[in-house]
Amino acid sequence: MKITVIGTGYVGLVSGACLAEMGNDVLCLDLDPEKIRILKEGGIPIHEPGLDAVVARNVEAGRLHFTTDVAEAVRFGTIQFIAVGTPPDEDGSADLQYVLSAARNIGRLMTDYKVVVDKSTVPVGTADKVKAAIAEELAARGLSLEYAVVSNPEFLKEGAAVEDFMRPDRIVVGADDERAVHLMRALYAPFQRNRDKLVVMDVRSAELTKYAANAMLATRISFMNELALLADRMGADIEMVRQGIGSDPRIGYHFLYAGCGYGGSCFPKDVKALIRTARENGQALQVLQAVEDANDVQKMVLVDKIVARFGEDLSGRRFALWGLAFKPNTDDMREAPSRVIIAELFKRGATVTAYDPVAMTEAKRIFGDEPRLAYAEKPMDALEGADALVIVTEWKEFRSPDFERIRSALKQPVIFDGRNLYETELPRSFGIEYSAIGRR
Ligand SMILES: NC(=O)C1=CN([C@@H]2O[C@H](COP(=O)(O)OP(=O)(O)OC[C@H]3O[C@@H](n4cnc5c(N)ncnc54)[C@H](O)[C@@H]3O)[C@@H](O)[C@H]2O)C=CC1
Ligand SMILES: O=C(O)[C@H]1O[C@H](OP(=O)(O)OP(=O)(O)OC[C@H]2O[C@@H](n3ccc(=O)[nH]c3=O)[C@H](O)[C@@H]2O)[C@H](O)[C@@H](O)[C@@H]1O
Repeated sequence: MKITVIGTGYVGLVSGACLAEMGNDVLCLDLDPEKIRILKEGGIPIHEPGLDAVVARNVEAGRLHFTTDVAEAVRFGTIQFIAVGTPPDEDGSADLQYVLSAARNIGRLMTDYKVVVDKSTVPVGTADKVKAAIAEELAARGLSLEYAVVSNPEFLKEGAAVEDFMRPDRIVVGADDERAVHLMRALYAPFQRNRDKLVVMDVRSAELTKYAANAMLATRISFMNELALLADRMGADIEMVRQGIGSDPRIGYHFLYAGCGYGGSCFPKDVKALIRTARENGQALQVLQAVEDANDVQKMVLVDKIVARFGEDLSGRRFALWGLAFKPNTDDMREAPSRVIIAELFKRGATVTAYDPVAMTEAKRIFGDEPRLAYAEKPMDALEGADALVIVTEWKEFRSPDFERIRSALKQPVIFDGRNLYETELPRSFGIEYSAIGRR
């Protein structure tokens, strides 16, 4: 099939490459000439394990192309995936300007039947707005061409995006148009290995399903984070509690890890946007509001522990910080807890030496030439002469460090672990003060 992907960001690039891998002809459009230049020269503008190989293979096979030419992109695909960003507006609602501008471009330039697929995460009712935007543009041209608007939200996780796309738990398709459903079924047929992964529903339910999934996952995390705070006070161990409840199949083990708060480009933004949509429609989502509030508290937990140990005034102190990305296997720092922690440490007069295996370039872009933030080439280099180690992201390479070296490198042998990486007795057996989240 001929597919255009509009927006060659995280989701657009992964979707485009994986759909090409399934034998489709894919043209990826982005308005950012720099991104398209990198891709045309054989580079990858994001860090995502395994993606470079899929992109290279399909470019080589002549199935995957990149362009900044909107007219060419609209002409190309019968299926037009909209995968542009939907960042939070000032009031927390999803900013639809990029989605609607992509839709207008389609209406302005299309000459035959198109299935327009909303892959971006968009509030309930957006498909209707996309439909109306295209209709307006067609009317302005005096045309009445046929088209359908479909909702096909994406559930991939950064760091495991290719695997998630190629082996999805489910594919949600919201459509009110039979011809479009047939096309989407055919498109996703190669993904239906053992059982039917396609869940077809009406458009509004599909739009809400995406937010429901992210909101449910965020709820689990905030719930465990609050219990971890309680465990800290009561001398219980949240890791034991996790194992104790996760064994119940109705609860399950996934997404029950307490930590220093959820970040990333999606949970924070989607939780906010769903709360906003609900409020606009006269329905309070009290549970979800609490999920968000609890996460704001959680991003401060490590700072609170540091202050409790070293005092409110941290001037003259330097902290080693392991992990800048919002989670491992990505260089993405959007809404990363590290950003809050670094800012709060600065506020109290401290400086920071950070290490991250892939996100330091991104950190330099964000923090510029901030003199209070230094970078280390290796994890152990960050520790020399620092007052304590703060662990913010659970990169694999932090999991079994040389504790003896940590103890001797630090001025005070203290670890604040925001990701519960170690059996608590282990660092302690090396004479290190070890403070984690909800651990005994
Ligand atoms: N990043 C993730 O892991 C996931 C993101 N999503 C959703 O997918 C959507 C996209 O997210 P990301 O890929 O992270 O965004 P991104 O910010 O990485 O990429 C968006 C791209 O769209 C381009 N763009 C904007 N307007 C355009 C237009 N009119 N025509 C062509 N290109 C245009 C931008 O230049 C940018 O490269 C969002 O709604 C997000 O919530 C859904 C699942 C996972
Ligand atoms: O809509 C989206 O964009 C995506 O959002 C999340 O994916 P992602 O943001 O890439 O990362 P996650 O693995 O979900 O982690 C999000 C945050 O939650 C934190 N987390 C996760 C799991 C856990 O048990 N505890 C916890 O604190 C992570 O550290 C991270 O900061 C969802 O998992 C995807 O299904 C969804 O498609």
